[in-house]
Amino acid sequence: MASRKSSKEKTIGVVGIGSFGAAIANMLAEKNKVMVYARKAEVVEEINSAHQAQGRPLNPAIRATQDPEEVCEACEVLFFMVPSSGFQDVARNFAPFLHPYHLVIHGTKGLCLNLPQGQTLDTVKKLRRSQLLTMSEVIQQETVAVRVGCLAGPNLSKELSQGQPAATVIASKFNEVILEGQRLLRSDRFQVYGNSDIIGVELSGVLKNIIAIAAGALAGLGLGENAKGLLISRGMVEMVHLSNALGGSVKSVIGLAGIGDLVATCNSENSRNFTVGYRLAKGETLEQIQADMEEVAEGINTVKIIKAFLETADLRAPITENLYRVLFEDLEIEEALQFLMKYPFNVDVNFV
Ligand SMILES: NC(=O)C1=CN([C@@H]2O[C@H](COP(=O)(O)OP(=O)(O)OC[C@H]3O[C@@H](n4cnc5c(N)ncnc54)[C@H](O)[C@@H]3O)[C@@H](O)[C@H]2O)C=CC1
Ligand SMILES: O=C(CO)COP(=O)(O)O
Repeated sequence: MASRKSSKEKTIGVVGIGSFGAAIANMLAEKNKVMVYARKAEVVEEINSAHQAQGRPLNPAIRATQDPEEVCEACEVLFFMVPSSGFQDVARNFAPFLHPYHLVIHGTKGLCLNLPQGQTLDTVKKLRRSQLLTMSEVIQQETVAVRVGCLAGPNLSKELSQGQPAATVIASKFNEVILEGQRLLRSDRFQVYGNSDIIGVELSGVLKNIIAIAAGALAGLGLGENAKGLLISRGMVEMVHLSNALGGSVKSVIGLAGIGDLVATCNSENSRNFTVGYRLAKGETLEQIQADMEEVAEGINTVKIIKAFLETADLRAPITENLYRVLFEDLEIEEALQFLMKYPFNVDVNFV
């Protein structure tokens, strides 16, 4: 499909300017003009006048607007960087202004529900695959955008903002999306790999959040590196089986977006998901933790969604199932750990 503007004129859109959106907007602004969409007038004003978003410094060349039409008119390439909880609303707001020539890449590591109006996870309790959506599926369901991609990998936003070296995966069925993502983001501090298995890459980023919560809990209990190694390897096996059941390939889970991100988030106090597990193990309740966490920990909702999917799938996912009971049914973390230690996992690797 022919591009409407020469690359010199291109402005890149960033939709959502939280911690990851800000890090990516700054990286894009090194080589391109960037226009940010923020829903709140005060955030737009803060970006345009103080060159920061909720206190996070932004490249002074980045401009912001509250108008989705202006972003879609100015930008052919859009990076959607909002949490899954707001993703369907954002896609619907942008839908009237998106055209098949737009290229949309998202960085969201969560899932949405595809239920008839009026139904919720609490009412249905069980989910079939068709009732849950990755973000690329949301974009395709809500808009006419065709060339869709995702960005996933070990990308803790704090480290990216500090300019530390990192790498990511751009996944898409369309090679041109991968090439454009690489062209826009690649630098001497940021390597960008390509992958055509978009569902597998999205699911890798989504599912590792579950294991990151569990890793935080082990750290909070004061357990050592042997226990962490056990969790990460069993977590990876669980991710492989879940991803496979949901339509992703094994290869993506054992790549940068899977094992790479799993290692980064299971070891970092900068991970919100890790922090949730850590604080739970230190005795706080989920309600207390959520009440004072300003940023999203996608893994909490993902555990709920995957637990409901397990009700219809012929599959066991013991880490997810036990974490669900810890988060939502008052199972003590120590009891969950005992259960896992006694679980009859007797084959080390059963997926290759
Ligand atoms: N922070 C990180 O290190 C990384 C985050 N991610 C993923 O990126 C996504 C976003 O995460 P963060 O930026 O960290 O979250 P955040 O909580 O820091 O920011 C989310 C941003 O989205 C905006 N937003 C929420 N609902 C919106 C709506 N309906 N319309 C417009 N804007 C809306 C919020 O105002 C906020 O600016 C999550 O799915 C997360 O898993 C992925 C890789 C790294
Ligand atoms: O996905 C991330 C880094 O790759 C960020 O993880 P958290 O959402 O747990 O902070």
